[in-house]
Order: sequence, then C-alpha cells, then structure tokens
Amino acid sequence: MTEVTARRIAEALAEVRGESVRYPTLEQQAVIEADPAEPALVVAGAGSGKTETMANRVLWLVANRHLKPAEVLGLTFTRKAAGELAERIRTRLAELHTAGLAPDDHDLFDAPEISTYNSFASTVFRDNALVLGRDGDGVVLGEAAAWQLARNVVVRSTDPRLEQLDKRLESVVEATLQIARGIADNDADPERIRAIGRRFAGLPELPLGGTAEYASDVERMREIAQLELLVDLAREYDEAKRLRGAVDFADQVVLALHAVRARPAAVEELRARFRVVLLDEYQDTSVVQTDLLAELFAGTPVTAVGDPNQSIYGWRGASASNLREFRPRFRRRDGHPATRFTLSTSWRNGTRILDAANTLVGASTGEGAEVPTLEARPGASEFGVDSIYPETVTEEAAAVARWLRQRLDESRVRTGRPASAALLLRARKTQPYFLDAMREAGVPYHVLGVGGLLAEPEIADLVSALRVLDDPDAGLELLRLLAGARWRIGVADLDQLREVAGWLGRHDSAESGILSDELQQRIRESVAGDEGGSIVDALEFVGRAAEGHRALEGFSAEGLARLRAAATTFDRLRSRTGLELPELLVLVARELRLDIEIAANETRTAGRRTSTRCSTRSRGT
Ligand SMILES: Nc1ncnc2c1ncn2[C@@H]1O[C@H](COP(=O)(O)OP(=O)(O)OP(=O)(O)O)[C@@H](O)[C@H]1O
Repeated sequence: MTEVTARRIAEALAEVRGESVRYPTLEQQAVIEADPAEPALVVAGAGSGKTETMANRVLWLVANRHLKPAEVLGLTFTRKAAGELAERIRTRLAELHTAGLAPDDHDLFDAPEISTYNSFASTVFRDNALVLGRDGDGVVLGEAAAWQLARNVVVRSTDPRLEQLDKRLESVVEATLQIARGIADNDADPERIRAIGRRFAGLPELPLGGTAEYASDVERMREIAQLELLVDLAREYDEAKRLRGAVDFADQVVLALHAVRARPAAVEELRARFRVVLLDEYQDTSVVQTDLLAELFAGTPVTAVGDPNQSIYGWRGASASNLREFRPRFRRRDGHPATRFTLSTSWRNGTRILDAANTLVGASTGEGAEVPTLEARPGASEFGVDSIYPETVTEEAAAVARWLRQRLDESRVRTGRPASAALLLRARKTQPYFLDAMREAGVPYHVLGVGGLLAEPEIADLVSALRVLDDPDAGLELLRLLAGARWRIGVADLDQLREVAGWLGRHDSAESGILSDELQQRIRESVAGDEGGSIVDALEFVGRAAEGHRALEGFSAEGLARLRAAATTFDRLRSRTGLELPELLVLVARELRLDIEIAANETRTAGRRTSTRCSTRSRGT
C-alpha cells in the first residue's frame, strides 16, 4: 500500500469542501507524518496550527491504517477545547471517508476519545477506586461545596494555634483549601511541608541585630511557620471528605495515580485500548497530572503539544519545566528522549503585530530559546501597531475608546458596512473603565463571557441577592442592595443596621448560654469570631423585632419602614429557595424589580447584537 501523505490528505479534503488546498507547512507535515510508534514533543507558539496539526495527525494515522479512530486518546484542559477538537476530527474523518481515503472498513461512528485531563483522571480513579478502598461512585465536590466543607472544618477546629492566628475566617479557609490542593496537585508529602513550617517557626526569634530592616522578612517567616497548622487543617479537611465518601477535582488525579500504581493491570488495559495519545496544552499540566500520564503511557506513542509562553496555571503546580521534562520521561524505544518538533508559522497575526508580540515575549520570559520565534504566514497583513503611554487607566480607556471610534467610522465609510472589533483586557478589574469610556465615545459593545455579565449592575444585584439568601456573611452584598434603587436606604440607617449587627453578635453569644465562657472568649479571639456580627442576621432581626424595641431606636422612621420591607422580601424569598434555580432567579429578579430596570434602560446590551466585543482573554495573543 502506498502511503497517503499529509499533502494528499489536504488536497482530498479541499476537493470535498470545494475550497482551495491548505497545504501543511513542512514543520506541520513532519509532525503529522511522524513515526506512529514513537513519542514526540511539539513546541509551538500561539496560532501556529497546533490543534489543526493534531487533527490532521489523526487523519493520517487512520488513512494509513496505523489505527482505528477509537484507539486515539486526546486530552485537553477545558470541555470547550475538547469539544472543538472532537468536532474538528469528526468532520474531517467524514470528509476523509467521502474522499475515499478512509480504510474500507471505516465506521463513521468510530470516533477518538477526546476528553479533559480532569475527566480522564476521574474515570481512571472511578474504575480503580476499590483498590484504594475508596468508593468510585462517591460525590465529587464542586468549588462551592469544597469551600463550605473546608469552612466547617476550620470553624469547628479547637486547635489553640488558631487563636494566635491574626487572620479572617475566609483567609484561613482559602489557605486550607490551597494547601490541600497544593498537596494533591504535587502529590506532596504533608510531613515534609510541616517540617518546612517548623524550620521557619524558630527563625523570627533569632536576634536580628537591632535593625528594622528585616521586618518584612520576619513577617514572611511567620507566614511560612503557619504551614504546620494549615497542613493539619488540610488533613482534617481530607478526613472530612473521606468520611463523606467525597473527593474534589484535585483528589481525583492523585487518587488515579495511586490507584494505577497499586493496580498494574489498569495500565495494561489503558495501553491496550489507546494506541496513540495526544496531549494538548501540555505546558499547563500539573506535576501530578504528568506523573499519572507517565505512569500510564511512558514508552508508548504519546505526542504532547505545548507552548511555555501560554502557560496559565503556574499557581497550580504547572510549570514550564513540564515541557522540558517530557522528552526524557517519554523515551523512544531506543532509549533516546522523545523527538522534538516545532511549529513556527503564525496563522493568526499580521507581520507587524507578530514583530511586536515576538519582542514582548522574548523580553518578558527569557524562555525564547525554547519556543521558536513565530513567523507570519505568506500573504499576512501589514497592519501597524499603535502604542500609547497614558498615566492612568481612565486616560488609557478614553484613548482606546476614541481610537476604536475612529477606526470603526473609517471602516464604515470605506466599506459602507458597520465593522466589528475586539478589545482584549489585561485584567477584569479594569473592565468598567473601558465600558464607561466606550459608552461615552458612543461605541456600542457586547461583553463576552460570564465575567462581563457579572459586571452588569442588574446581574450583580441578582447575584448579591442569591448570596444574601444563602450566606449570613454576605453583608457587603446586602448593603449594596439596601443602598440601591430598590430600597434606597441612606448611610445613617445603614450605619445603624451595622450597630444592630454588632449588638446582636455580642448579645447572641452572651445570652445563648450554650457556650462556655472559655469558648465564647475563644470565638471572639479566634478567626471564627466576627466582631461586626452579621448584617444579614441584623436585617432579619429588624424585620422580626416588636415595635418600640430598644434596638430599633436609632433608625429614621422612613429608613426603618424600608428596612422592614426589605426584611419581608428576603424572608419571602428564603422560603422559596427550594425552587429550581431558573424559577428562583425569575422570582428574585421580580422581587428586586430588576425586570423593570432592564426594560427601562436603553443602554443595556444584554442579548442585543452590537459591534464591539470586549473580553478578558486568558490565553493566546
Ligand atoms: N497549514 C495551514 N494552512 C492554512 N491555515 C492553517 C494551517 N494550519 C493552521 N491553519 C489555520 O490557522 C488557525 C490557527 O490554527 P489552530 O487553531 O490549530 O492554532 P493553535 O496553535 O491551536 O492556536 P492556539 O495557540 O490558540 O491554541 C486556524 O484557523 C487553522 O485552520
């Protein structure tokens, strides 16, 4: 049988689609036609056709009868990316079939297994959980449930070290979760981390030579010394999960690793099922993910694709060294490190944009040597890059909005049609400045993604109300609503409400008689005690308190009436929280009169098509 080359496949697909041929570059061709029995690493920049090349590699493998599509395992990070890759491969396999290049016995329903790293690990864990004495069908805790459980652990902890910790409850819960996840993501030994904490604990006591110079270092040493306590809390959190038969996302990967180490047959089964493995966005895999993949697939034909300059999960145990370590870990059959390929043609950017991007990337990471410098595709555009150096973000936003206005107007005059543009932001927190500036400059926009939606005032109100219904600590959210258009309660009355909250906090723990003096004292001093008391509880109290109650004295008459009305509204809503979420949302929106506000506000763009898209992208150039 003569080999079906990557170029031949490109021609066949173009013919089926009735389009001009998009030949692979020589670099792409080398990856697509690489030895099907050997591992490979592809280091490639943004928009250099990584996904395209992976999809074409599957076609080449199938067309040349190296394997059937179902024998390919493809892993990537997000469900969206997995869906896109699966769809690209599925469509192309169908085109390959139409072009007559698929093997005769090709089954159109036979598709590769494309999934996310997490869900793959979850399946491996579930299938092999028994070997670890765990329940494979246990609950998987989402973000919110994990937080709630960790919070319970911290609040219930009687550890005396918590008293000395000068931290808010939220910070301790967050740190406990981070340590628990850090241990899981790195498959770290908790004892070693505790030992680091112990080593640092004594340092601040050493004589410092009488200068204040080390103050910030001492502060840091104290933080590190807290590791012991946090590791202990993290262990209690793990124990709490175990008792409930629950796991969180990070656990699934480390448990999958432990399970396959304990059960070599699991490795054999997966190797027999998947003859070729494609790993996308490899730069973002965590230490434990790479350990799991190596345990399962080292020595088999694994192709990893990655770009160290697009790494976004550094905080989670991912490191660019994952890419460097791939080749020695996934060796060829002759014992040599996996072959390294590069892709260096950018298919997305014009020449001058690329020049600017290459300069910036080279300057900021110092890792340019590892990633090939991207070159523009033949016929790439020559649009220039403008730069400005404003002093404040407000000035920057105004300049950007003016620039956009001008370009959009020019384009409309030139083409006779409205044009569209994309605005990418560095950080979500600057988004409101840019939206204001665009409104001011008359540039219609549509914010993409949930982040943008959350910035819309009505949605922020809706989310705030849901928090208030669920969480007695959602004081800020409640204040936002009380001060907002629905109840318009003034500062003096809000301040009085805060007073009531404080009074209630002191009163409750003193009057309840349930807690011992010692425990009350400890709660006050510890992280769990919140001196301010709960504003949410205070509003409930104001709603319930009898006319003339001492605690109601400081409110204005009008303020009190509105607060009581608000309390009734939240009471009513609280009694309906058992509803399905969409119904509850409609109800809350109606009670807050947000539906009227949206209808009355002309500038709201939600659901309407407008010309400028605004998003905070996390990857790519
Ligand atoms: N040889 C080629 N000829 C023409 N177009 C190509 C070629 N290779 C890739 N492209 C196109 O370039 C664009 C970018 O490709 P792709 O999405 O695969 O890049 P990527 O490297 O995966 O991107 P990212 O860095 O965002 O992950 C796509 O529209 C793709 O169809």
